[in-house]
Amino acid sequence: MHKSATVWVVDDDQSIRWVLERALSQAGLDSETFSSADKLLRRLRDAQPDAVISDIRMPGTDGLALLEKLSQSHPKLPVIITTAHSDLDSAVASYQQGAFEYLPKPFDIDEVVAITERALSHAREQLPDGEAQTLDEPDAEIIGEAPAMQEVFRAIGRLAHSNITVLINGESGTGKELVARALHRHSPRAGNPFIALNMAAIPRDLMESELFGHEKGAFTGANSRREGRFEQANTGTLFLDEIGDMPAETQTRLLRVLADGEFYRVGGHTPIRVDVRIIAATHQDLEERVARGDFREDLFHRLNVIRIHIPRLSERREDIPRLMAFFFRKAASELGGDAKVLLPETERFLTSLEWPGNVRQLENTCRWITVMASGREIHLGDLPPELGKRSPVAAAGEQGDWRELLTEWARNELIQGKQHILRGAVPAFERAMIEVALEHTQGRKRDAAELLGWGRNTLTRKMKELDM
Ligand SMILES: Nc1ncnc2c1ncn2[C@@H]1O[C@H](COP(=O)(O)OP(=O)(O)OP(=O)(O)O)[C@@H](O)[C@H]1O
Repeated sequence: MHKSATVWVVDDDQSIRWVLERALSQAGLDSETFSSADKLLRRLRDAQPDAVISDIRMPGTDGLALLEKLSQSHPKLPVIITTAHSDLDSAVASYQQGAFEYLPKPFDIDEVVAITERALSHAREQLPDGEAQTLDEPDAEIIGEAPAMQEVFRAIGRLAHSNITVLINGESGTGKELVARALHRHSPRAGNPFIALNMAAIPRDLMESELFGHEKGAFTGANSRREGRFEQANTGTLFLDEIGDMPAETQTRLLRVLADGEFYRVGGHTPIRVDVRIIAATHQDLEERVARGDFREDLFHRLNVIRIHIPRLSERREDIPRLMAFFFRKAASELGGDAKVLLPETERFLTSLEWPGNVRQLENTCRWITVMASGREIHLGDLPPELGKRSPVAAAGEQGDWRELLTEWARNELIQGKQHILRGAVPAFERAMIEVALEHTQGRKRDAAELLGWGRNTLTRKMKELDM
């Protein structure tokens, strides 16, 4: 179908040019490659491609500047941006300047080809160029190089021109509010209010007045008229956190407001019209709550237009070192002093933990360390005791070499002033080996002894000693 289509690839990395050229040619597409955007721009004087795939960081004109130029001179030409240094800003900037797609590296070659084909067939009906939004406020930084976070950035970028309702899912402390703020800041409502409200934090009987306001005398204690959050958020965004905790009556009212765009203050008789974008968030499984009858299905469908899932921190461990460095800088600037630095083994240990409280727990830990640790460099022994107690060996399967973790464990024990540490470690080691061997042989001792390299009697004796 696009046999005659030509794709131009610009990347200062020769191996990427080569890989893309090959993949495009296998897909039956012609390509030309350029090592810089300036070379591509020169070539543009006497030829024209059907699509462009461009890196962002390159010597000379960078990918975003190229994108801007192309979107002025060739508004219909689809441009796919790829980058190894992806962050929220470049994702948003790419989409705002009209990129067809934004792909963080390393990318999947088949995906690039599929997207290029899609770009070619969409070329004629490309999205109108939305006026690029000037954002005067810098972004509260969202750190995330993990693939799952890159998905989140892409979603924010893609939604940057819309006012659509978004439902954010993710465990507590994963950064749902931060993402909601970013959605607002990159929306057409950026200059208008962003109002955040946590349903779980408001007493049930005050919820309606909090959301919709009340008239003077509407109930005992209502001494004056009060605007609700909906009115405060007019023309802007209302972020409803922990929406799953909203009581049934309030759900019904909210649904009506979303359908009609108007409501009454508690005790009021004049309808109030508002224009509010809703972003809702929850850590709960709303489908399940709907199935159990705890959440209105019609409200769920109204909120669940676009869904963004934020992964738990343990699903993006690669981001932990950067997040911690960021929180140390932040804590240092709030509390004074130099930003703390983690020794490599401390960093490895912290990266291997589960972090049930997600990014919030990580941030609190950094603050704790900033206050409590005396030196600038952070040793294992400087960590909050409740973290130190967790065995890094437990994470050996997914993180690094167990010997390294064992070394760290031992060091940590000594730092904490423990003695005779082999007394606990050796039996624990033997027990683990025996358990695994027995598991492997479905409980057959003779075979397990063989696997371990012991005689059968030794195994029996050890098991008795270890009380197994
Ligand atoms: N990717 C990130 N980069 C930098 N800071 C982050 C990131 N994610 C979360 N944070 C910080 O962690 C803290 C918790 O984030 P946030 O309040 O957005 O979480 P939440 O999911 O809304 O939590 P809850 O559901 O408990 O309200 C905030 O201080 C936020 O700034």
